[in-house]
Amino acid sequence: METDVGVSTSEEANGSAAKKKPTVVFVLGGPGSGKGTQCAYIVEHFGFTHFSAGDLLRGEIDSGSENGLMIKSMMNEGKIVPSEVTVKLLQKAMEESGNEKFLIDGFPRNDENRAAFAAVTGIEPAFVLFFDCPEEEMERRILNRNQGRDDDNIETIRKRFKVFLQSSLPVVQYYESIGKVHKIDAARPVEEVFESVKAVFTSINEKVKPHGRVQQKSTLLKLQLKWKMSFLRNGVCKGY
Ligand SMILES: Nc1ncnc2c1ncn2[C@@H]1O[C@H](COP(=O)(O)OP(=O)(O)O)[C@@H](O)[C@H]1O
Ligand SMILES: Nc1ccn([C@@H]2O[C@H](COP(=O)(O)OP(=O)(O)O)[C@@H](O)[C@H]2O)c(=O)n1
Ligand SMILES: [Mg+2]
Repeated sequence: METDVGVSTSEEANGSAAKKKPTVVFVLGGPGSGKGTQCAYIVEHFGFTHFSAGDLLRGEIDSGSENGLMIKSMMNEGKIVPSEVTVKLLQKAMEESGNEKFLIDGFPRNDENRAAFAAVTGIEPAFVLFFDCPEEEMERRILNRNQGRDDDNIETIRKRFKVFLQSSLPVVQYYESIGKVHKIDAARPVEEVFESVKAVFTSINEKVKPHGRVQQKSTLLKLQLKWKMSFLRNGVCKGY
């Protein structure tokens, strides 16, 4: 099933054609909170394209790019890669996707990430999903993840938790202060977490697609036209 979540529009500089701006939802949460897992479900149900900043960075390492070694050593230390690199990868991925609705997972991880994305793309997120999960649970999940990731070892995990508290949580708090965060209790089983996630996307759909209002408006216009036509016809017939 694919359900729509509204796409924001903005007037182009010349004010003529309305250009569609992509809808972006940032998916945040500590390492192991379940961001990737839930994004896969959201894609299935709501027609988004999912980009994980971490996956894009790992792809860059694998491609043998000139930034590969730098990215690899930063990831192994649990550090946040310079925004210039990550934003470029995200922008390219969005441009090439052909979609207009994106889930961006694991980004922004610090304020520099947040500001760079806004400056480069001109896009602000429609909203932010925040997966709230206790550290012990996240640690357990990562240690059982078995994806062969170099940074899924206890030493790096602890460093990533520290970076999350120091640099990433303040970004969540910033979005909270402007009313954009939907906080989800992520410590429950996958299906239960997704029920909450689904409720968020469904309620946003209802807000951005006010069938009632849009239809009422067009119905009203049609009625006005009908009255005018009938007035003209009657007027003409009656020789006014
Ligand atoms: N709600 C959940 N309960 C138990 N395990 C989960 C849950 N969500 C995800 N997992 C598992 O935990 C690990 C981390 O999930 P993942 O989606 O990769 O998290 P993140 O992208 O936030 O690091 C994976 O092995 C995943 O299968
Ligand atoms: N915006 C981002 C996202 C990830 N990363 C790096 O990639 C690592 C893994 O990110 P990830 O999102 O795949 O990790 P999880 O939260 O999914 O466990 C991070 O610890 C950072 O080193 C980054 O530098 N900047
Ligand atoms: Mg992930």
